[in-house]
Amino acid sequence: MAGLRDDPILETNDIKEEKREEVSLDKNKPQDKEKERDINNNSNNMAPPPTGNSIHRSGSRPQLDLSKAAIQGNSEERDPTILLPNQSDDISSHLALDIGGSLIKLVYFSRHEDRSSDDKRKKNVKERLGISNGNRRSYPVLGGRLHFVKFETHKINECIDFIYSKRLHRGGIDSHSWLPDAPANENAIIKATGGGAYKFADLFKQRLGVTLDKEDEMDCLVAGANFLLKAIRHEAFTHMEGQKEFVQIDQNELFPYLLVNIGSGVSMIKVDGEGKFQRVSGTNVGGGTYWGLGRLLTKCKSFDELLELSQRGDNRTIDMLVGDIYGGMDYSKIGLSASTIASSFGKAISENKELEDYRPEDISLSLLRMISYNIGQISYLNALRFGLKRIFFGGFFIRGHAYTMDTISFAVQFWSKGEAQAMFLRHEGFLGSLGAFMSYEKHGLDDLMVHQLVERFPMGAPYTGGKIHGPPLGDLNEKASKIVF
Ligand SMILES: Nc1ncnc2c1ncn2[C@@H]1O[C@H](COP(=O)(O)OP(=O)(O)O)[C@@H](O)[C@H]1O
Ligand SMILES: CC(C)(COP(=O)(O)O)[C@@H](O)C(=O)NCCC(=O)O
Repeated sequence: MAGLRDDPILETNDIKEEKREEVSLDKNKPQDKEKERDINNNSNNMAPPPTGNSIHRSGSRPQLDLSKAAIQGNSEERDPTILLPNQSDDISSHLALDIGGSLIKLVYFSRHEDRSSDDKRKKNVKERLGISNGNRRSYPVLGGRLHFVKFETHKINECIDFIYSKRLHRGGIDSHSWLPDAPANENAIIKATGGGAYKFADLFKQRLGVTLDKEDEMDCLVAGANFLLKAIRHEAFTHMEGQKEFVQIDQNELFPYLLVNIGSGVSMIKVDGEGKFQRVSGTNVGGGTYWGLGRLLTKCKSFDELLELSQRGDNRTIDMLVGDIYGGMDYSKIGLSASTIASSFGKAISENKELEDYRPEDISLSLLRMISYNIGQISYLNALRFGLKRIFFGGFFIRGHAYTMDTISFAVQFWSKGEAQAMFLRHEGFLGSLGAFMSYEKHGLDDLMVHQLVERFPMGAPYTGGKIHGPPLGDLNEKASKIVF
């Protein structure tokens, strides 16, 4: 499947690539050899202790400028970078983490995309300003971007190596704070959420010398979702029968909504406003269940392999369909067609077969449908409890996978008789880490609201085939504002 391969989890090789690009080590120099050893080290070796300040706050607060904030790349790209073309302040909060049961999600800010073009741009700016003193910070920051990266939680040391190689724990590669003569800071912090912020706090202290400043997971999920839904165009979309349509949301009509985060487990949160929410339900049958059971049943080596298998599967060999029970007929009186799954995995009990007699492809598909459908259905029931019409689904279980989204959408539509709508987010798995990033200054989104990214646009106006349907968008981004950090 093309899409899945486009978005690999960072592997050690990627980290080495980053090192080559950013740290420019000279292997012939002894001190650089040592640095390289540090970067390549495994869990037994520590990153060198810090000598700089990762989060430094000054009197005049640097600002994150969201005007013209936009997703970079085409509409199919996964975890796309968010461009901040008008960023002029050098924000110091460069990194936030969400350390979950399965995956670690990083959001970090950088000022540059590609070094060569950026160097030219900086040179021009310096020349314009008549600056030639070689000070790294003497030119204004022109543009920035938010990057999204993930690691498997059990590979936490690779994640720490990545942070170290990019100096993200010390304000980024261009920061003063990692220069050799920068003053040491014992109080360096990184905002972090998720259970791993507690579990791995000592490891971060030990290897990077930073303290994880813990933010509540639900607070962060909600803050991240609100940020994306308010500030980023082409973030939310529907997915039905293979058709993806972007939705532009009128901010005045955003609340209330149900946020369903499908991570290892599932949280369902009724969101009423900025910081106003209630976790109304959850289920332990989630992403961890699909990956865990799927791995046991199919012997797959990776989550993406399991997902790929499902694409070649036929669930009718395992699932008991209404037609299997009703002699090939629909049970139309209660609205069930012959092809509806009556009982997931139900055929496996009625046949004299062992696990080996089933195709892993079919098992994977059956499992995926069972879990996705179940989550869609529980979500709808919770939306019904509170009279909510819109359900946004996040979390990395979704993985931008068409079949998963179609199944969830189908369940919501079927049970709500078309009253409720399932929507998905392009930064699906990064809600928590974005929320943690925003939490460097809690009032950031209020500021965003005051300036209003208002787009008078009805819910559901779709964006298909490169054309906007409905009233013109106008210049949404011109109305975007700054979040203070
Ligand atoms: N590369 C991967 N490795 C493991 N799980 C993955 C991967 N990609 C997607 N997933 C799915 O994402 C789920 C974790 O989603 P996530 O939102 O990161 O939750 P958590 O915060 O619990 O780690 C896993 O349970 C699995 O279903
Ligand atoms: C405990 C959790 C909030 C942790 O979040 P996760 O790492 O799964 O993203 C989540 O797994 C969850 O909501 N589980 C469902 C528990 C329940 O309500 O039954």
